Amino acid sequence: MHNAAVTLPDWLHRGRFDVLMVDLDGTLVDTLGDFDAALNRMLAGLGLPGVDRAFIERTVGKGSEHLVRRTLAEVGAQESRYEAAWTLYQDSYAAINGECSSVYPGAREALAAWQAAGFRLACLTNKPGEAARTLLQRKGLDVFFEVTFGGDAFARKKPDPLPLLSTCAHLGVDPSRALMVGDSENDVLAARAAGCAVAVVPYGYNHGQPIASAGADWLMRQLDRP
Ligand SMILES: O=C(O)COP(=O)(O)O
Ligand SMILES: [Mg+2]
Repeated sequence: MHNAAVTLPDWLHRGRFDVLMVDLDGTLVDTLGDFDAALNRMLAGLGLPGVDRAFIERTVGKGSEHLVRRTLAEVGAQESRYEAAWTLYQDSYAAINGECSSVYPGAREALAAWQAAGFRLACLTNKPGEAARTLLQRKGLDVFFEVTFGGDAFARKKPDPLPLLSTCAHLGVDPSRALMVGDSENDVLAARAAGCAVAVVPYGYNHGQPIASAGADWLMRQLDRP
């Protein structure tokens, strides 16, 4: 792929990092529309009122189970409805995955440039693995990744460091040679605790808070622009 227009920032070079672990929702793909469609389809199926995008935007980030639990609480539903809601949500999400979402400007170009520069790429997301792999494939982004680990791959999700440490172990690299690229404090906290550097984009989902104050090492304007 032609990627001459992408300038890698000074801090992003092979001398410092071997592996880039890249977040999915809010970093590579704007999936708010998919979450909106799937959650509201789930709520309708349960005979419950809908939720709006502002709620979804500030709630996405800690995995789908958390999102479904918080959504039930938001509409005043009993916790006992969780199991039925979870099954319905997964079916609803699978039915629309990728239809209401779009790849962010510069994301594809950046992945191509990073791959061409010799970085090994892992997609590391709190989204369930099957949904993540399907979405990457539907958006033509799967070709860039050596491996994709979802939120169900390990015992704990970001902001716990376990997914990052496990990804580094899987790839046989020291965490100090890996950079996390994400959009939320979950990525920053996980990276800090794992001993990885972290860069963030400002346009994703960070629980309604500005990501600039989350303590990342670098703030990028978008993935292909430092
Ligand atoms: O599914 C989520 O909760 C967030 O997913 P992400 O880790 O790719 O941002
Ligand atoms: Mg994210």
